[in-house]
Amino acid sequence: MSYEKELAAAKKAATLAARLCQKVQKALLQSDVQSKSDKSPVTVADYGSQALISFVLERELPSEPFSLVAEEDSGDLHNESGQETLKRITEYVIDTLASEETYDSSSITKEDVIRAIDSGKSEGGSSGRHWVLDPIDGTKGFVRGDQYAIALALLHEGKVVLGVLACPNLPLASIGSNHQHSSSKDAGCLFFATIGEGTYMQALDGSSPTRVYVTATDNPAEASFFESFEAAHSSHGLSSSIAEKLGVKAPPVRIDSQAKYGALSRGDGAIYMRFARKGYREKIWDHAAGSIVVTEAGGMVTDGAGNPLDFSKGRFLDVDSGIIATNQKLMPLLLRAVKESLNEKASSL
Ligand SMILES: Nc1ncnc2c1ncn2[C@@H]1O[C@H](COP(=O)(O)O)[C@@H](OP(=O)(O)O)[C@H]1O
Ligand SMILES: [Mg+2]
Ligand SMILES: [Mg+2]
Ligand SMILES: [Mg+2]
Repeated sequence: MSYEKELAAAKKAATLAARLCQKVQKALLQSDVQSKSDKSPVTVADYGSQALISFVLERELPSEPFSLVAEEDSGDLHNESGQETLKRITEYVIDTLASEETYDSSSITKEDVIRAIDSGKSEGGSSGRHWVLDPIDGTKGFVRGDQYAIALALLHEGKVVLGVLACPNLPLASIGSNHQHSSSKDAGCLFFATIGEGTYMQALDGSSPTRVYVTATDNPAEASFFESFEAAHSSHGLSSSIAEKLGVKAPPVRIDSQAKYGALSRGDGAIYMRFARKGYREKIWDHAAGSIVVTEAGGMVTDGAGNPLDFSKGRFLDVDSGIIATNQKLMPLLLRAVKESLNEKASSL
């Protein structure tokens, strides 16, 4: 099956959303950060990106039923303090869409924006098609001025068949631990993958796509690994004990968001490890786009026990002890090291 139309729409939506996010990040004031009830910072850009992507997908694919599983909902925008935020979100959406000549965005109202945000309430599941969206993945990185990603994927019969990752601050050149970080003017990557058709990267501001591949190395001594910047999201202690067992020499590369999957897909490093604290449930929008970007580049993404990720169970992604990604040669070694380290940890408790 071809997903050409869907891919074109997803790339357009993510690229426009990235533009909106970049504008907000530039103008980021303390007042742009609103506290959601779970205390994670949510910004004008999270909502704006979600609304904009919902608009673009619906307009570009009018003949398809539209189901969207997305992270944000408009709850916090309905109270009084949300009104100013909603006004600004609407302005950002109108302004960003105005750059697209084919859209008449001037008539978009605050109510349209609320509706677009709340179209993301779908539960997903194993039948039909569902878009899966993280409007800003790595909100903490976004607020810090670091890495973040707009992550959009399409599920078909419970499987991820398409993924797009826009990473506005990711350098076009490698960010592996052996590389110097280049200046931010050479940043802004768009990764995309369709099932069976490989993974490609292009510059967000337009360039022809090039096919990317995960690293071919089978030698852990020359492998480096990615993990969350935020220690609260993933145990840095566990990953370093696994890396040591494997014989990885390079220090971890810690960055926010699914930009890690993008970097892995083009071989910047060889391994990605994520071990959330016990009781934390992973969400499908945090991994759907990233996982297909890595698998179509020749890599593997599994949970810590080696099971494939199952995106067909609704909004949550239930995993057995973490999420890991690497190439096919290193995966057996990585799985063994994960198992040993988890056993040691369990017996030391
Ligand atoms: N305690 C926790 N453990 C694991 N992941 C968490 C977490 N709290 C938040 N997250 C998730 O981690 C994501 C960021 O990933 P990373 O750590 O790779 O940068 C967040 O996405 P959002 O920023 O979209 O909310 C959020 O969904
Ligand atoms: Mg969040
Ligand atoms: Mg996220
Ligand atoms: Mg998010």
